[in-house]
Amino acid sequence: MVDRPKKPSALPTSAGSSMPPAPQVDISPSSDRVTATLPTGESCEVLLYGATLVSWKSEGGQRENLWMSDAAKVDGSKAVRGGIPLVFPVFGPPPSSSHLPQHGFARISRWEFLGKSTSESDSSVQLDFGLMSSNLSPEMRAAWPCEFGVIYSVTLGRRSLETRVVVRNEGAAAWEFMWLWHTYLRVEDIHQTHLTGLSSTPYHDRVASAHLTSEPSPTPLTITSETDRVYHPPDPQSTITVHTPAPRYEITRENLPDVVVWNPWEEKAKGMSDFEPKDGWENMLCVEEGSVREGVRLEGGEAWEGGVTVRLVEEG
Ligand SMILES: O=P(O)(O)OC[C@H]1O[C@@H](O)[C@H](O)[C@@H](O)[C@@H]1O
Repeated sequence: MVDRPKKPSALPTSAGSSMPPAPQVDISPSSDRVTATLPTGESCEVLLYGATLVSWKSEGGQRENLWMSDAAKVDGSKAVRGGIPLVFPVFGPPPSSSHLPQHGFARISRWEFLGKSTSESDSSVQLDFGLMSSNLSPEMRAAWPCEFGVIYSVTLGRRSLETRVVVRNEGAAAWEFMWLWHTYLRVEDIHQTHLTGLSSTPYHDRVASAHLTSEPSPTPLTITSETDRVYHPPDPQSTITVHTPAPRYEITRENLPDVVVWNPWEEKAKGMSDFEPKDGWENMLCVEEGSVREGVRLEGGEAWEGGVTVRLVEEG
């Protein structure tokens, strides 16, 4: 098993009156999800199925920041349509010789909850999840017979959600993988939403042709039709800002060279059985951070780490 990036510390007790109230972490009675709530009301909820973040609430729990389809399957029968599914070890359709499903198996496998840790300095709470080769179904194991361990950490702050991943090759033979956070952001109105941080960046337009590299987008980038693009910003640390129009999400990346921007628009949403309401495309935008244009190669014993932080900033 891979080492956890941060070991859990004991949660502070409420015995001492000078102690600040501690974040609360609950496992649902059916053990299918973990919920973390800060004393100020902000919360996040992670399904063990896919380690899928299905809710992230800010503003004392008043504002939901992730879009979730009303018809999303959360019982493990299908990848969740909404929230933050995890894409690993392939992005999109796998090579024709492979039996892996679209976007890989991470989002359709049951992960283990490894524990929680808290920070008194900024009253955040971290949840850790793990997926290993031995957790896979026999079909997925046969489709990808590589020895691996993945640790996924979700840290909830007052106005931020930080997610990190460590992928380790636990075997002797080298293999390649892709990774992506398939983040469905909730936006007030797609027609008033724009992005900055991706202009001057050529992209692969997956609607027009998987192989076409288009001209850089104008500034700011608006979404006016079906959009499915893989951007490769020259600065892998650059901040992407999504103006919804209010609030705005500031997205910072670590070690993640690619950004996918996806909105199915009207016609495609109609054709997706798990996409409800049918006009929900007007209230969502997927801004997906990862490493998907080329596989990351890991020799036996090597590890790779990446991270995304989304911060909420009020416009004004
Ligand atoms: O329907 P899925 O498998 O969840 O994929 C949704 C979309 O995911 C995006 O990441 C891809 O770029 C799109 O091509 C794809 O349509």
